[in-house]
Amino acid sequence: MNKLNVSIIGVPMDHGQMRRGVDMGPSAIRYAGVVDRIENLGHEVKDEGDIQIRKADGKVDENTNLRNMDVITEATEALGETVSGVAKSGNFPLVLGGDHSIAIGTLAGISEHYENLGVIWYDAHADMNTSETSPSGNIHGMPLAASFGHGHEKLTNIRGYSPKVKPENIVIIGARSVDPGERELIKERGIKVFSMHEIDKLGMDHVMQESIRYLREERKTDGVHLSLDLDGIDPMYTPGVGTPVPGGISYRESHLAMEMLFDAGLITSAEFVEVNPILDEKNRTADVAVALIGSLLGEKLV
Ligand SMILES: NC(=[NH2+])NCCC[C@H](N)C(=O)O
Ligand SMILES: [Mn+2]
Ligand SMILES: [Mn+2]
Repeated sequence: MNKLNVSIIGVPMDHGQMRRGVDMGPSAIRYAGVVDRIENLGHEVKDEGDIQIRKADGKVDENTNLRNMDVITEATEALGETVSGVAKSGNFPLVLGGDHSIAIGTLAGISEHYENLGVIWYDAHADMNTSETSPSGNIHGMPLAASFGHGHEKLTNIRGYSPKVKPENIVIIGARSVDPGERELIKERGIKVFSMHEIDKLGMDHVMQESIRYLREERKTDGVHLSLDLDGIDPMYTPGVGTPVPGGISYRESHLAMEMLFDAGLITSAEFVEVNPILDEKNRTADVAVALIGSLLGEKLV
């Protein structure tokens, strides 16, 4: 097995939404033993510590309809710089959230190292709202749109370039709560989505085979980032998330997905987001995150 040098970057961010506590996600995932879990697989781990996050007032900017805009752009710039340095050194960036707004920074730091990056967005939501379509002004509902250059310039232009990824290089897995504006955008930009309907009908094995084939053979990506929102999984397994949606991906299906990604050797960076220990039961959601990180990095049942 290929030994990796994994760099862990914590992002204690909760300003992309309104439920406090998700800023403690990185601590909860570390407490659940993420470093040992990865080292036990024979990889090297370096914990790079946390990105500094300023306090925010929770206000929605009148002109942009973006809540906590300045604090989030500042933090995602800083995260982008750290992630870029990690990727440049040849290490595998593993980002721990924090709410999903941080993906804006992760992708800003990753994408400059690839010609044709692919993204797997494992999530109950499409996270493709913009200032215009967002019902809440919550930036954690916007990062995927921002990544392909759609949305307010403050979000699309982190690290001074846009887009970070081509819409046709994105695969969404697990969607079951998609807003009307997001639905239109999915059609318009030709984004590949395996919603819960397809997972139910085709099975996770087929969905992952097809996702891997699509990104590798059809799109010819030279790197793939996995952005995994713990609310993609059914809340019966991951109750510690701010926007739970019933009818999600099962625990075993999620492990299968991670195992198949490992076997394919497809993933070149990853982030695990939206773990909220305040809403959790005995750190179960962080435990699931760590178990899935294990499978993604090569853990086998026998
Ligand atoms: N990363 C997430 N959990 N996003 C939830 C987004 C919910 C909703 N679509 C919104 O835009 O406000
Ligand atoms: Mn989500
Ligand atoms: Mn999300």
